Amino acid sequence: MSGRVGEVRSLQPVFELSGASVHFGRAASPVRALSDVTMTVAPGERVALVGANGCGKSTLLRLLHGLALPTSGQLVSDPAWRQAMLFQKPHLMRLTVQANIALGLWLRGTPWGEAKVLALAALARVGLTELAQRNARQLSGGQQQRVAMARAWALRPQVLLLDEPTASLDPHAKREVEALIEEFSSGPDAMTLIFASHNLGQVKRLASRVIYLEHGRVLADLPVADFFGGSMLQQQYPAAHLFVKGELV
Ligand SMILES: Nc1ncnc2c1ncn2[C@@H]1O[C@H](COP(=O)(O)OP(=O)(O)OP(=O)(O)O)[C@@H](O)[C@H]1O
Repeated sequence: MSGRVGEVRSLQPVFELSGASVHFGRAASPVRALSDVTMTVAPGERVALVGANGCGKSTLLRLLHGLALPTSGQLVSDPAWRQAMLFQKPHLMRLTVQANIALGLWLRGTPWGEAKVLALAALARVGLTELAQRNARQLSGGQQQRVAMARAWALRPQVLLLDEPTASLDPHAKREVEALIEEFSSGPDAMTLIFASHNLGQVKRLASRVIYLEHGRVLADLPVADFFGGSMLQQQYPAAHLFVKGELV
């Protein structure tokens, strides 16, 4: 995995954040969701964001996706990279599954007839062709998340941002969604992956790099093997080590 990351390091970064902060609320007493975050994401990386509730993972993803603006500092991202974001709870409309996927394409300029055909191809990609005419809101949580994956895939993003994509799913549905994430971020057309997760097993399975946040700050940014390697984390990043130990008990 590290070889793959190494190979693409020479390419232009997908994201470059320098000294980025995001504050909410009144200037006099702001909520500091992110403080002075500097990081670069290279194409092909699979970055996991971990840390306790409220440490800033969602805000960081939203910032990278243009859903939040930096209060200070800078985000540089090449608009040529197409990106899509998935949330813990998929936002599907009260329409057929096929129409939900087609709508995403239509909103980006694809004619409706073509969008419906492409939607079927996307459904086939996630193994849900038989659900095309069902009302999307009546599906199980796992099926809805796979429909959301199909909707994202249909846009052919090179960058996929995921905010706790399996947190509300049962173990079986979790495995199915994880398998899709794994497929989307592997092979010659691998998407660059940035995902927030509280599931450290999932982080080990999917990530090449782990960023540990605490109170909006990046406290550790390591290759996955070093993050879970034990002694290095314990000695150099004690807060992250305590977090990992706490999550694994
Ligand atoms: N729109 C907002 N307005 C005000 N405060 C916000 C807003 N969004 C996030 N925050 C605050 O910013 C901090 C970081 O929140 P964020 O959702 O990014 O954390 P998180 O690590 O994703 O948490 P969780 O693991 O619970 O999802 C929290 O204190 C949160 O209350």
